Amino acid sequence: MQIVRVALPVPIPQLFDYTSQDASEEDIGRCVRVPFGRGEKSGVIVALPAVSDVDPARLKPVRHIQREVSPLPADWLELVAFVARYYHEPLGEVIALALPPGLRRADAVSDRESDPLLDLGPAGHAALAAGRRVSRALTLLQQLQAAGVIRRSIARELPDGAALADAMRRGWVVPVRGASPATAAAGQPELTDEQRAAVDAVSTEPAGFVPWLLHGVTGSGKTEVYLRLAARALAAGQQVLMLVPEIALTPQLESRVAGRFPAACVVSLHSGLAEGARSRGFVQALEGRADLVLGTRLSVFAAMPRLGLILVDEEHDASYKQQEGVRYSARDVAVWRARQRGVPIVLGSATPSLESWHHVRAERYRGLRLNARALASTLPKVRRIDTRRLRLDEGLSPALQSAIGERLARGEQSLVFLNRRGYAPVLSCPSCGWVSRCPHCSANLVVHLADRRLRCHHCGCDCEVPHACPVCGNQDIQPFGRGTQRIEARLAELFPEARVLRVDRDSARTRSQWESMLAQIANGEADILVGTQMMAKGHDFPKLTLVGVIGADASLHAADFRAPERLFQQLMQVGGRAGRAHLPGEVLVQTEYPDHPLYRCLVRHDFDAFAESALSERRAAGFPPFTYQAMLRADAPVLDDAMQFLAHARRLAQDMAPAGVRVFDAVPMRLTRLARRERGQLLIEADERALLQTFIGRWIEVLRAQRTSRELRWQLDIDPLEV
Ligand SMILES: Nc1ncnc2c1ncn2[C@@H]1O[C@H](COP(=O)(O)OP(=O)(O)OP(=O)(O)O)[C@@H](O)[C@H]1O
Ligand SMILES: [Zn+2]
Repeated sequence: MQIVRVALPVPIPQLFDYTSQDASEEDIGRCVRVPFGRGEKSGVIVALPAVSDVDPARLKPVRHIQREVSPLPADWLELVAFVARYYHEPLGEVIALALPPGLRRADAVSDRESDPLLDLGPAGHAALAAGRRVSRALTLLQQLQAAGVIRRSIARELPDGAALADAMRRGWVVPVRGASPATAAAGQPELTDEQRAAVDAVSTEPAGFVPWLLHGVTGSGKTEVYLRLAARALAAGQQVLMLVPEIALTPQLESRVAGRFPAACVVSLHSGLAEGARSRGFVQALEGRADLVLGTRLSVFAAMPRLGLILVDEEHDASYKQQEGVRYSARDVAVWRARQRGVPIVLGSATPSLESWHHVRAERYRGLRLNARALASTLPKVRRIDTRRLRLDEGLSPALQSAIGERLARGEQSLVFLNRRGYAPVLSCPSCGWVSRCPHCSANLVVHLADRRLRCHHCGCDCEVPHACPVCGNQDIQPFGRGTQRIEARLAELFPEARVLRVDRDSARTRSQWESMLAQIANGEADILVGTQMMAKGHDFPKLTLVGVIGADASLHAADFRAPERLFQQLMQVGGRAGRAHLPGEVLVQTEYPDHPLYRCLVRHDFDAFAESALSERRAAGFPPFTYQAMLRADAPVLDDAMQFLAHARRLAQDMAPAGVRVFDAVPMRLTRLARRERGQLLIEADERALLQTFIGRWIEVLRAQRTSRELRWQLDIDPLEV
């Protein structure tokens, strides 16, 4: 009888012992199903201890060990243990997060999806030589001949890919073995000098952990640098992990990567996948069959035995930080992982996080710069439109309107950027002052005229737009302020001949809607785009030459100390969509604060000046990256309960905190009420990470042991993004 120690997803930091008839060392790292309470839970075997603290007679046997797939390797167990330690979460919870649900339940993983490598067989060559009558299969054959060895999934995407089954049935195309995954498709561009220098710098470095920050202006071709580095790693027989902020936002990248390495096994991992596909992708990575894993933050947990390179695209993006459950930062975990595995990691961005930029300054990271665009001869020209004395038409200045008109006349595309979806942020009654408040949140209900709903953007609740004021009966209630729908409507009136396309989370709800919109834009089937931050990221539309920014001032005076950084990144990113190919780009920023230093830096494309001044402000104010923070948040149906718990936690912290750890006052959160729960927070800060970590570990242990009312929930957020 063997004792097995299992990490289970339960909210206490404890491991559980069971027995097994036949478990051996080989089972460490395997998924297992065990009885738990009156039910069953699944977890991972982390050790085979000789003795248990529990009386062996009381240990229950495990139900099922998943032995069809390889066990999770030791370095993976070390990784999740680190995350559990650093974010102060139970190991079992971290494991539950890191594993695809199907695998975790120790379900059988469906047999590998066969996506074989294909090539022309002798019959195919003969068919080409025979000069047969032109058919789709024959045209496909020509395309395949040009492409070389190729995965079936990619061959299907070729212009005549529909004829693939036919060509295979005839034996023209056959599965092959042994093509190098690094084989690049034809037609890769000549690198620019700067790209070449970046690739060379990384490649000539001796093997081992090096963190690089690839700081390249928008349109400088960072993707090409990633692809070349990936090719080198693949050629060396290594696996590549490539993280992207939101896979729904980057179908272009996915097809670009898969298209570049037709013979490689490219696996996508993100939460949008069906369970089976996610388990399969994870197992392919785990067993070393996947060559390149492309995914969102959770793919940082993909087990990869041959890992040789990590790439993090748009490393500044806030979506790398999980905002619920285990609040980990995939970028930070990726850096830890690169160090653990002794491999290089390249963090790339046109607008790096101030943390990463600071690391380069402090020589903890190595800097790579791309200062010129790859295709376009220049960066777009950025102009401020001083709106203080202008009459705006639904928020649109005359200058912006005429700039759009010029683009229309030239057959180019414009983007009006406004980071607020819906028609108007609130509905109000001018006679009694009623405003549409969310019944569950301290927020307003947003007017959505497209489907005549009032909707809360925080809790999602919605109701019909009333015909009259619910308080005084006044029929003349007004939408107040502006969102993308309103701008879209006005642009359609101003430019009746133009095709106006709104791109936000309401219009692109599903991945296929989103993809078809991207295709529509790329094919020039839209003239004027109205978009939120969805449009700001990573896109490359050669005909887009004008970006108009409206409503940016609202973020200028936000309370969060990270707000200026976020605004600057967003404006630089969205402006960077203009003029990326051969047509010159222009960015018009409407503002009432044209002399604000942030806009001055933006006009000069001077990220360094912005970063420098923002960092010196942070240093003076004692904010990260010069200090380290942790946030305790609590929520309950009644604010008092949340605040009392925090006050108690604060007293405990003050008693326990060593010198150098600062405990702030507990305060209600800015959005105090969310989905019927009242929320408060308590900030802890220290000048050294280790000091903070040790203290939090002890403090949390005491907090966990406290009895709290059932209604109260609390969570810890290490390195919080929102303060
Ligand atoms: N060496 C090159 N030669 C020709 N074209 C290139 C080269 N490198 C990149 N490009 C093209 O330049 C454009 C911009 O490249 P890419 O989208 O990778 O930029 P980026 O650095 O990721 O920009 P952003 O940060 O704005 O997303 C793309 O159309 C790409 O195909
Ligand atoms: Zn709400």
